[in-house]
Amino acid sequence: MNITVVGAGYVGLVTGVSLADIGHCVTCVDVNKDKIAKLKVGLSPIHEPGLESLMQKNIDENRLSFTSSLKECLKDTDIVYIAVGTPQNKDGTANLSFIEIVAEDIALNISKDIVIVTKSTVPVGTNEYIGGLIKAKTPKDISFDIVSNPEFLREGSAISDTFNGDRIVIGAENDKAASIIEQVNKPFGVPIFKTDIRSAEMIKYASNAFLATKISFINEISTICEKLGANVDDVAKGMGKDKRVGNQFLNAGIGYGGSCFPKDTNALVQIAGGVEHDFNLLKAVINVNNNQQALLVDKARQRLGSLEGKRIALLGLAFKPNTDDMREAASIVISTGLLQEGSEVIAYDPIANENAKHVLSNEVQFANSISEALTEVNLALIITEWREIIEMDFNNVRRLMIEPIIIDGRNCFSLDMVKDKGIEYHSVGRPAVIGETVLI
Ligand SMILES: NC(=O)c1ccc[n+]([C@@H]2O[C@H](COP(=O)([O-])OP(=O)(O)OC[C@H]3O[C@@H](n4cnc5c(N)ncnc54)[C@H](O)[C@@H]3O)[C@@H](O)[C@H]2O)c1
Ligand SMILES: O=c1ccn([C@@H]2O[C@H](COP(=O)(O)OP(=O)(O)O[C@H]3O[C@H](CO)[C@@H](O)[C@H](O)[C@H]3O)[C@@H](O)[C@H]2O)c(=O)[nH]1
Repeated sequence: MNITVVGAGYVGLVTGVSLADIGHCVTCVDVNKDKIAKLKVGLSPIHEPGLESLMQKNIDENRLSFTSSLKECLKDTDIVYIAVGTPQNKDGTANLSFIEIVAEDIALNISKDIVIVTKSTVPVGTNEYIGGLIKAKTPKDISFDIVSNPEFLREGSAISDTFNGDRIVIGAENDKAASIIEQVNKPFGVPIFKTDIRSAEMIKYASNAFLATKISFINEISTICEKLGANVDDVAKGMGKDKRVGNQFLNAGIGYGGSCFPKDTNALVQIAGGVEHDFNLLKAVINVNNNQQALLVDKARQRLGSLEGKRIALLGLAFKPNTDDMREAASIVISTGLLQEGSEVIAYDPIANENAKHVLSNEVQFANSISEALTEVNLALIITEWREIIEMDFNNVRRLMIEPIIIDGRNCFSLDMVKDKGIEYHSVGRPAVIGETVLI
């Protein structure tokens, strides 16, 4: 099939590359000309494990190309995927302006029958809405179908998730369109779930909201564990042995960030509000997460007293490991909180330093290595569980820091692991360790 993917961001690029790899002829379109220029020479604008090499392979095999002209693509494409952003408006609703621009662009340039597939996360009813927008401007002799095909990949493991997903959801208004998109996806070998468009749109929001709920739930449990001397990691392990609970997404820590959970939970509260349902449970999930992101600043203050003039290292800045994405990263809230209290902040991320420089305050200092970040600091906060951070040398912690105190927002180490390292270690929902003593 000839496929056009509009929007070459985290989702669009991974989708385009993966569809090319299973044999389709794919063109990715983006309005960002710098991005297209990079992509044309085989360079990925984002850090995503395995993406660049798969992209190069498919460019070399003539199945993948890049352009900034959607009009050109529409001349001979069979399917158009929409994968542009749907960021959050100030009131929490999803901003559909990028989707509307693409819909208008398709309507003005459509020249043959096509299937339009929405990959972007959009509120229930949006596919019908954009279908209407396109229909109003499309010549009468041309027909199109709209399919909702929400995306479930995680950043940092996007390629692997695409080839090994739990399901592909296809929401269509007729069997013909559903079966075309089913055939397109068949080579992935991932189970396909077909439904109507509105249900497909809701599956995406409900899935993200449920996963966010698991995270806020375990974080609430972690706060209680900490007060009672229990270990939240063991509690989560014990809970997860029950298949009805499941053992995933029960990692306590400084909460969820990223480009999806924060905006999609807020959007779902607004979607519910739109039909006069007050989604109290989800509002509580969001509140818990907001508090959780600020937790390390409170813990730092409790440990050091005043934070004024204290030098504090942030280890890891991206919202999760294996990505350079800084959207809604906890490091933003934490660095702002520390600066407000008069601390000096020295930040380090193995990959996201450059992106972080555009997002964090210009008062934040950047280090080029863990050792540089730890030098002469009063305290180190672990924000992101990068492998390099999990494998850091505790000798450096003792040797370089003013006092070897770590507050770990991601529970990177078991308490046994840190017991003989000669450091003071605080984490989330677990007893502190000072030297060889676990403080229950
Ligand atoms: N990032 C994720 O992990 C993820 C996972 C699942 C679903 N989603 C959803 O997928 C959508 C895209 O997310 P993303 O993270 O890939 O966004 P992104 O910001 O990384 O990429 C969007 C791209 O669209 C381009 N664009 C904007 N308007 C355009 C236009 N008119 N024509 C062509 N290109 C245009 C932008 O330049 C940008 O490169 C969102 O709705 C998001 O909620 C994201
Ligand atoms: O037990 C956990 C699991 C995750 N997180 C945090 O939750 C956030 C999101 O992590 P993750 O879900 O792994 O990454 P995303 O790339 O944001 O992926 C989510 O959001 C995407 C966009 O909608 C969906 O496609 C994915 O299915 C969904 O997992 C990160 O800050 C994690 O640190 C926790 O705090 N505890």
